[in-house]
Amino acid sequence: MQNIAVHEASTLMRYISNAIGSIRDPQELFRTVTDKLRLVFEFDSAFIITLDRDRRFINVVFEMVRFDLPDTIQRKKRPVAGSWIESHLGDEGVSVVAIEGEMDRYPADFPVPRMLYDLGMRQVVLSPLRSGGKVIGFLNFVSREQKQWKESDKELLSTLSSPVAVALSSALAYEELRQREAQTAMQLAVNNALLTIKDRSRMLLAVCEQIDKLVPCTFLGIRVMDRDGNFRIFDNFMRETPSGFFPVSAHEKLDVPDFAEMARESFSLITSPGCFSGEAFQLLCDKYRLVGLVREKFNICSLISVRLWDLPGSCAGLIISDTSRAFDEHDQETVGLIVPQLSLALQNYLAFEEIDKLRRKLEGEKAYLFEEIKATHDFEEIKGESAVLASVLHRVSQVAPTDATVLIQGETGTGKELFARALHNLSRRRNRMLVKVNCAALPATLIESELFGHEKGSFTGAIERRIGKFELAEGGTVFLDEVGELPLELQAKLLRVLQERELERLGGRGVISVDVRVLAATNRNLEKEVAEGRFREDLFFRLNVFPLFVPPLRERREDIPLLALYFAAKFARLMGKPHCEFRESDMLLLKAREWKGNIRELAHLVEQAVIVSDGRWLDFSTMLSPSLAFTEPREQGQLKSMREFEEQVAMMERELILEVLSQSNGRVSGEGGAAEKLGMHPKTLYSRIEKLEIRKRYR
Ligand SMILES: Nc1ncnc2c1ncn2[C@@H]1O[C@H](COP(=O)(O)OP(=O)(O)OP(=O)(O)O)[C@@H](O)[C@H]1O
Repeated sequence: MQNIAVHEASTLMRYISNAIGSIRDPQELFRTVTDKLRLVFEFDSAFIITLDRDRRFINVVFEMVRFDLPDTIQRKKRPVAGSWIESHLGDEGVSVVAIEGEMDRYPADFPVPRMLYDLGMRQVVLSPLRSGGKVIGFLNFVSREQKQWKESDKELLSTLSSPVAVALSSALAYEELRQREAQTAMQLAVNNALLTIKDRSRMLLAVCEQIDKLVPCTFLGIRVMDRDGNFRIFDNFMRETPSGFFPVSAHEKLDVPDFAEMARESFSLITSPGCFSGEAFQLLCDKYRLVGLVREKFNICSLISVRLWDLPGSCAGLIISDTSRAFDEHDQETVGLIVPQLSLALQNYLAFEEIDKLRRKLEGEKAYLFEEIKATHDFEEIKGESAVLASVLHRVSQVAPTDATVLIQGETGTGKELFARALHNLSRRRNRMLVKVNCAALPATLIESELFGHEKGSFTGAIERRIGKFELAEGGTVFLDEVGELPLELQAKLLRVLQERELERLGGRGVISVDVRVLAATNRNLEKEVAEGRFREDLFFRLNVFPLFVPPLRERREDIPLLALYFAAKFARLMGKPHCEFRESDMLLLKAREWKGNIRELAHLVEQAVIVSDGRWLDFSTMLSPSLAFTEPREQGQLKSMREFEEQVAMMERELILEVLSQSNGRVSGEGGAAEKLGMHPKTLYSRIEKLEIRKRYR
């Protein structure tokens, strides 16, 4: 070692301090300082190593390039044995050691001493660098020869090391700051991608590119698995060009027969401890076929796996691997920074996906039901040509285009529902739903929830939130069938909807406004119900804005033939049977019947006839006996006793036979004869003629 004068040492000290104050770039500063130190000390190369805060890792930060250190050992954190640290920190001064002796004291995966030795270096001098009383690293001189270091040399090196320590500590602080800034920038960029990009693959690709900026990698995989073992997301991105990542199908890339099993294996990686490199990575390759396979196929040498979440419904994780370098704790920590927002974004994404799926399903179901309802009722137009029906239809056409509430009254089976549908179909609401509520079909306890909906848990059995018919009909029409049956306590709530167009769900806290038109129907006499206190008067007036009376069938008998023919054709078509004709005698009987069940009864009767008939004529023989027919109500005034009914039947039958006989010029049997026309056997006709005393002269 050279001996230098004290004043030279202080000049050097000043020089180094000035350099530290003026040179910004740490590498350049280190080169300048070591060039000056070379004037005083003999060494072949110099480098600095730093210790992390808890002294578990060392990092080669700057080296004097006399020889090239391979890339893999540069600027890399490496674990270091506690005993090594202790031995060099013990005397707190400069230590001069033979490299040969050092080699065994380093862990196997810290190859620096071995490499130095292989490069011909034999001695290393370590000068501790202190900041705030703590050793933060070492300035190291290495030499080919073992040189003698006097105590004064060691003292000088120790003194000159302190400005180096100051520079190192500020360089490290600066480096840490820069890293934090880069991490924050990455977090922001990832957040931005997660918030703004809707397409999942593009969103994850952007995340992948951001991670790659701080933790260079060649592969990134995201997995989300249901509890039943199905993958909801299995996305992979690979670096395919130096500049970019691309989504890849791992199946194609790996081309293994049991890919599902492999995929599951990749998931168990995520549940294993996070970071694998070095020996641990080798162990992992032995444990998981998948890791061994990708290592061989893609030459990966390191892997980080992070669990994103682990919830009762699903779990998820992220895998990152690289082919050129081993990840360290710092990389793992950086990847960990984006876990919270990535998890949240993916969970939101999946929730939205689920909601969207349900929405599309509901829309599909709604459209289907809508079409089905339209299809079912399309062919059921209101049939009839009577003047009384025409006047009701005229009223329908007047009120339909308005939003007025209509109260449709009429006996059972007169077609009130058909009129309600006609009112809806002729209104501006025709493209929205017509929602029917049968007020008589539900128990009082359920009608409220049926009409207005309920919140989850609002009553026993309300396991899910459900919207009511009024909300379902939004923009359309609600048809309250059998409104006369509505319990009194619900009548008040219905009144509120009619007045305010607002409702509250059962157990709900907010008021919901609805835009619906209300149509109501009843076969009760509502005015009588009001008088007897069973129906609220105010509700009656609200419903009865526009009354519509549907006449009973007996008041429009002239429509019976048309309706009967219509139903016969309809049921024959539905049953795939040939079309049969009506005998005129049967038609007369149909026209004369009382029809308490109105059009519904007529439809059922014709349906039965279509079922039992086989041949040219519809067979009403079991259904239309005189005793069953002609039960015209007494208050209608014409019929007084059973005898009278029978007389009337005989009279009508007589008229019919006479009519047909006159058409066939008095001929009973044979082609074109009356028997053929009436669809009867000639013998039967003869006996009827006899019984009805139709004399020859009339024929
Ligand atoms: N004018 C008509 N033309 C064709 N079919 C009709 C006519 N009127 C009613 N119908 C049919 O008669 C049956 C009964 O009609 P609807 O159910 O509308 O009667 P309603 O008055 O609502 O009965 P209720 O009071 O018992 O509910 C239905 O099948 C309907 O399609």
